[in-house]
Amino acid sequence: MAKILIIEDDLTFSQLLEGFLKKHGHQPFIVHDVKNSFKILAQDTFDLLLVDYRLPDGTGLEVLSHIREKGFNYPVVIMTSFNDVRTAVKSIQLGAIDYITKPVNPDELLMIIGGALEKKTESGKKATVEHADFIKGKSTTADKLYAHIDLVAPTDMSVIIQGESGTGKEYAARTLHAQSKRSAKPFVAIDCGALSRDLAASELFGHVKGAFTGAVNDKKGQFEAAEGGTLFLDEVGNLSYEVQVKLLRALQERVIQPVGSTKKIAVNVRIITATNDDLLNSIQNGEFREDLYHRLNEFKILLPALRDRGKDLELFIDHFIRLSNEELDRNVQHLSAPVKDLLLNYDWPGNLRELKNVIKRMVLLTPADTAGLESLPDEMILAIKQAPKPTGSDLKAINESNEKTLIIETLIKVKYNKSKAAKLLNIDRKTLYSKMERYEIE
Ligand SMILES: Nc1ncnc2c1ncn2[C@@H]1O[C@H](COP(=O)(O)OP(=O)(O)OP(=O)(O)O)[C@@H](O)[C@H]1O
Repeated sequence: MAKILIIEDDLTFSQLLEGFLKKHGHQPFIVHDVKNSFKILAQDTFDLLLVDYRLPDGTGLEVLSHIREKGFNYPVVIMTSFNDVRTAVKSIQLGAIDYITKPVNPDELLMIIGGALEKKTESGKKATVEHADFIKGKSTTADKLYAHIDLVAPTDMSVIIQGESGTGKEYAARTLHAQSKRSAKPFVAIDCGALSRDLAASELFGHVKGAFTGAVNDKKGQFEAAEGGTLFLDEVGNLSYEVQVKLLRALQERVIQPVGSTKKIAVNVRIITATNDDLLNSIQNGEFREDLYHRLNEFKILLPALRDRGKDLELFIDHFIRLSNEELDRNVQHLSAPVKDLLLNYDWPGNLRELKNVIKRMVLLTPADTAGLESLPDEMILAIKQAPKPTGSDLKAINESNEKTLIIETLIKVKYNKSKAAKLLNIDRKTLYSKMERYEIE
């Protein structure tokens, strides 16, 4: 049983969720806005948070930031409408463990809750790379990527891994470590996006008893935990200026100083960092130190977005189907033509993470051996079908675009029942068919 805090302003939906979670043995609590979530978080502890992205007095990202500031270590799942997926992907950078798109599918929700609770109980992250779960890809982009990894892995150079969210930066960092001379020593991953500003220095460098309120004992930092091995700093752009200064010193002098201590401790740690932008804007704005940047950037590895990986996309689709079949005890062997078409044409803003989630959901919802369109999120279908809106004053083009969108939305609403769709649209079936043909709606 898990104590789950639901932060959701839709009353009906939150009650539905509450009932559903209770039925599955969990203990849910509901609040409807950001303000009250802060109150309850100050009073009680939870195993998991389900947070709506759009709330009446803010967004789920504010809840995430608050949790980080307060140093809570709760897994957070963001619930979002499909149209907000791009923004919700950001929530992952701020420390959310996953996101789920609305309308929420109950089986998918249980699967995500199970996964989130499992991750919570994992003691530390595993240092090894489980090869069966990962593939490299066969495109020229992939060849270049792994040539760079092979080249720099055995050295002690600091590496910056740059790529959009979900492109596999952490996996690349683990591979670098596994192929280095440090592989027998620890790989310690820290998500700087999830570190509270106040506690970041203590987390990295440790502290001595009495260094600040709450420091009741001496504590070793992650630098010492990674001694001899590799420290992976994910979302390094989120470190505060003060911590950046300390980090630079650790890199230059190879010593650290725990918070509140005058003692210097020698460290031997290789630093790998990850970022989703090139940090140059942050340097220009004075948010990231240029000297630190050069120190970290002895070598840069660029991870391509999934949409730029050409044929690899198909390999990843097959790979994730295989993994999900095993995990969920399913036997999906084929994709219907429209499903394949959709998966190959979608632009995957959440990259490998989004693909993995979509495929897992698809496999979960496919008891037979062929996955059909109904196993993909409706809104994904809509995102693909929506042609770019015509601009300017071409009234005919604008009307046609609106008409097409309305027809697709209605078809989705009635689960592709054309008689119902025609009725709702107030046209006869024949007219609907001819419009569908004209607008190439399958
Ligand atoms: N080469 C790969 N083969 C199979 N799965 C992969 C591969 N690379 C990444 N993944 C999967 O994709 C998901 C995202 O990977 P990862 O966490 O490494 O991305 P990231 O770029 O670090 O994300 P973020 O920017 O959000 O921190 C994970 O579930 C991971 O297991």
